[in-house]
Amino acid sequence: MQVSTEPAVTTEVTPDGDLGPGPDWDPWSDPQVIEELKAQDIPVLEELSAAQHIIVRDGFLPDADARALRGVFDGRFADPRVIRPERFLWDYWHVPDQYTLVRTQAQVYFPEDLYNMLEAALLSYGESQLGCRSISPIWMSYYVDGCVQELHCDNPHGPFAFVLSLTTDWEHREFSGGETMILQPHVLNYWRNYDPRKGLELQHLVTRVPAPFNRLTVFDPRFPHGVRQVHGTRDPRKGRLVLHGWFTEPAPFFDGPLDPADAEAVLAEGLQPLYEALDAVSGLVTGTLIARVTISGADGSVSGVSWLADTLVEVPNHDRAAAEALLEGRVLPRLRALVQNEMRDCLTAITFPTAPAGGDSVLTLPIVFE
Ligand SMILES: O=C(O)CCC(=O)C(=O)O
Ligand SMILES: [Fe+2]
Repeated sequence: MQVSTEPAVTTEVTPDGDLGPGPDWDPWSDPQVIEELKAQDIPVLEELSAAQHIIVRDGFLPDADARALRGVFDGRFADPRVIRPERFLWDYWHVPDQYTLVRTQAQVYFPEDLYNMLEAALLSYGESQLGCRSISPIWMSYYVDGCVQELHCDNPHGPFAFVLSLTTDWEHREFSGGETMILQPHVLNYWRNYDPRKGLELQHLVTRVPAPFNRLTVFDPRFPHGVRQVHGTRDPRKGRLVLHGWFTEPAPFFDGPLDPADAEAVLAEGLQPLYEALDAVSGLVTGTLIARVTISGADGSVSGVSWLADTLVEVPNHDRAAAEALLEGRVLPRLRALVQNEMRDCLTAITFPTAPAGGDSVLTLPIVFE
């Protein structure tokens, strides 16, 4: 799978190179901090996965399928003088100072076979890559001159938002704006990294994700985000066109010869120690961690744990002293690392049923912290 994130913000460095921590500074990864902790005999757990709030996957659908969807849209707008019922499926959605765009529901808009193909592709991605069993109804929206989504957070909708672009020729588009904009993590921790010597501009505060044709962008919808206002074309065929919605219902997903019902029962029991271990950090971390677990068919053992997505955030205002007491001094509240290590240790201790004839199975396991 091709997964990439936007490039990290680089810190300005003056000739003497010593401007102190920049916006990306993480105290628990700072060698000086780690030295000090070691000197005090406080163990420092390594993070096993890096926080990833944005996942971008280009060429999401087979090209012909993406073109078929786009073709329906182009066909219906081809001649503005021809009146057919399908022209009237659009809602001009205007919430003053918040949302201005033209939207419809993909299920209503597309012929059934095309809609089913689209839904199946998104569901399959959600299950195998995010451990999400379902998706919200799929919106399709176009943006012409003046269309915008101002900053907002979609907290209740599901752990991951998606945007699948059907915008053609993004590089040569006849409008400005139209990128998804997402506040950068350090902005939400602004005072922790505050540096009176440095100014910041839009590029340092907001990640802008372009929407080239057939790109799937997945992001943590709890982050303040929006769509940069489109200026330029008024022609729907030349504007920004996206399918968007949310992956929902995080739940374990088994792929392979294991019987999911048997395996789920074993998993539920096997995860009990994890829930007990993590009780102490309840309320101190929030987000979703998605593990990919490889299970040996021969003996049911866990032969690998890797991470597919990670939106785990330490709640910055938690009472660190209380957290330390709860953790009995085992580790300074480097909670992301603690959660990841507990999860790996617990998972590798589980023995699943065997599947001697069929080979290995793969479990996509989301753990949600609220
Ligand atoms: O279209 C986008 O890039 C973002 C869409 C969005 O945030 C929403 O529909 O809530
Ligand atoms: Fe949104």
